[in-house]
Amino acid sequence: VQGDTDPVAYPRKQRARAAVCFDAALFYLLGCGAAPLLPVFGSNDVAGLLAFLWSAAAIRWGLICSLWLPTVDQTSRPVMRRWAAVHCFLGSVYESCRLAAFGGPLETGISPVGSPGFTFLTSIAAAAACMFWEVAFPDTNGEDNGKGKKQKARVLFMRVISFYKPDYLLLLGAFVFLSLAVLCEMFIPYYTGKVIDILGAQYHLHDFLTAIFFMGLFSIGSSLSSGCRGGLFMCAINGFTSRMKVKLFGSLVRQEIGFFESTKTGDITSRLSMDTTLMARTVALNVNVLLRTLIKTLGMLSLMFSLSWKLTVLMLMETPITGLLQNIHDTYYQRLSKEVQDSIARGNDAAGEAVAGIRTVRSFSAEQREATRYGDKLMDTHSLKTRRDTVRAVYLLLRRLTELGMQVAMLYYGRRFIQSGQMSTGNLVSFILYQTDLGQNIRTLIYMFGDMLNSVSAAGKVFEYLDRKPQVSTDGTLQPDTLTGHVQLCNLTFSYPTRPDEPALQGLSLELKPGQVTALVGPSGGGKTTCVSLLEGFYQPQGGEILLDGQPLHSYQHKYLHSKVAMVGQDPVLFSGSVRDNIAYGLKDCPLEVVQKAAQRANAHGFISQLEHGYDTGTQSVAEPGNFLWGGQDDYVIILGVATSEHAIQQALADRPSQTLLIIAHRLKTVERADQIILIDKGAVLERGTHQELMDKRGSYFRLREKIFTENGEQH
Ligand SMILES: Nc1ncnc2c1ncn2[C@@H]1O[C@H](COP(=O)(O)OP(=O)(O)OP(=O)(O)O)[C@@H](O)[C@H]1O
Repeated sequence: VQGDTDPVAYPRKQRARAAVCFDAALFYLLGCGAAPLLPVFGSNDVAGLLAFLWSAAAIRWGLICSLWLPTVDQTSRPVMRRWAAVHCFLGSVYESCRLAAFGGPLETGISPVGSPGFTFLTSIAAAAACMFWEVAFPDTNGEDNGKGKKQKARVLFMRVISFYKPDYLLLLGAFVFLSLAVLCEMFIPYYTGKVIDILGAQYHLHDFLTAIFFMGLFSIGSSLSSGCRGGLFMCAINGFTSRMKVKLFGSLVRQEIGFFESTKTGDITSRLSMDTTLMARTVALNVNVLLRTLIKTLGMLSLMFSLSWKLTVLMLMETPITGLLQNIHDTYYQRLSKEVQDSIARGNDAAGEAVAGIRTVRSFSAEQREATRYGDKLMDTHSLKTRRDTVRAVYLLLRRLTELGMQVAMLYYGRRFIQSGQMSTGNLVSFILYQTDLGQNIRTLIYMFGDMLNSVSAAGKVFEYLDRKPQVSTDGTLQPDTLTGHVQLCNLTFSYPTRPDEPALQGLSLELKPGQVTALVGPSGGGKTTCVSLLEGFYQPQGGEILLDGQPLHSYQHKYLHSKVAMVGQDPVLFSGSVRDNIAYGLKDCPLEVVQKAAQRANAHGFISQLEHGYDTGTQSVAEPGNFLWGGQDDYVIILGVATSEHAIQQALADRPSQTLLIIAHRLKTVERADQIILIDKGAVLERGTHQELMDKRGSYFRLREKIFTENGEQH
């Protein structure tokens, strides 16, 4: 176990050797050495012999556990414990089954458990069984261990079930029909066998008609129940999916803006469309198939047991082999399939790059090189596909061989049992029909188990977004009746979540007073838009705070805040719906007069009135959005973006003398009249004052004015 130089290793090694020697000695005793002991029990005394075998196995197991297991390192100890148990008890289990199945005295008088050949065989069988167990149900330590994953999957599964609450009745109905369908399906082969028996033995019309009647009844019952089951499950899935989508969408739109910048749109839409559907399958489809198959398998097993328990035991021996084969195949096949997909993607990338950069390819005369590169990628894909398909072919071959072997064994023993009168020909036919179905069922069970884990992991992804708490809180409660609109940005430090190492604002402070017009100016990338985004509560600054009337911005109620702080963006967005809906966006039951008034203020009333359906015109027929999203009467703080029309700015200046106005402007004409101009560059305030003051100062504003301002508002 450890190196020879290790002082602890020596006694451990000795103990291991002692255990192996003891085990071998006991084996010898059980074999040749046990011969003189057997008369004690009598060669016909089955119970005595079994008692002897089981106690000897228990002693062996106890000795191995106490002497050898402590010498094994911690990680492999559980595996070794399982192996030791199988290794010691397999012989006794075999002998007990053999005696139960065939009965009678031992053929040789000596238990074959002790023979060297049998010892070797049990050791190999024990090792194979342990290997199967380890592959099928890994038991590793660490964070991501199989147990942890399974437990997590269980929790997720229970959560998915809890979301199915409104559909409980549908599900209940579906499960009732599922059980009915399975029960009916199960009896069809049974009656097929009966019909064969009736045809083969003395023919009684009554018996024949009864069997045919039941066959028909069960067939119709199974078809009807299957249809109802499928329909009810589909209804439940559809209901669940739409509920889940609404819930998830509700949670997504509450997330902070940074979340949308750092998460790919594709990820969000695939959560919404694909993962919600996949997770709905977890219960309604996977559990449906899983339960159906499980009930069917158990029912079939019990029917097969009643037909011939010996043949059933023989047939069950195939199960671990099939399971092991499928598990090994699935592991390799999935890994290779993923590699194939990656390889195809690499090939597509290579082709895409060459096409996109065709001018570069041409100018470097690299056409042949690109063709070879693409060819190499295709060859990689080809060889991966060959490997994947070989794995599949070998698996299918081995599976077929196992099935065939089992069928041959079944027919051989079936014939023997028919000869000895233990079963009828019809029973054998029923049994073989069940057996064919059972193999398929077991494969479905294994596949569905994997598929269910997949859909549970999709549920995990959906819940991750559903449970996500927005980093910018919208839980504020303040809703004062009056607001003066006094805004203070105090020592703000901020970096965008997508660029955490590049500060957009560095210790920026400014004040917006009620009734004053403040203009933010500065070179492109200086931080003007960032200030506005923070003022709108889109992001949470990393340092400093924003106060509105002396209270932190985030302590105001979300809806209240956005009804008091209005922004006219650079690019007004039109949502699908009518012009009226868009003007009243965010307002509940807004009367037409208010909408018209807002449009008049924004100088859009004339243009809208000329449209075919006036305010009810769909936005798809509006070519020019204009600035009519702004026009509320309630606003205390109004932010006007760069593209705001001069008219709107003039109107705002004239109409709202007591309100706080913040303008981001590139027109000198607009800025000149502001009560305060703040020059921002590299995320900090460089200068502040009126236009005249700043010009007189002959500082940065004076120097940068040509860079900042243009005649038509466009930036250089
Ligand atoms: N969403 C964003 N994600 C990451 N970085 C951003 C984002 N928006 C702006 N920035 C960066 O933050 C800095 C400040 O940008 P900001 O848009 O506030 O400047 P600006 O003065 O408004 O410029 P402009 O007049 O061109 O709009 C720039 O370096 C910019 O690249």
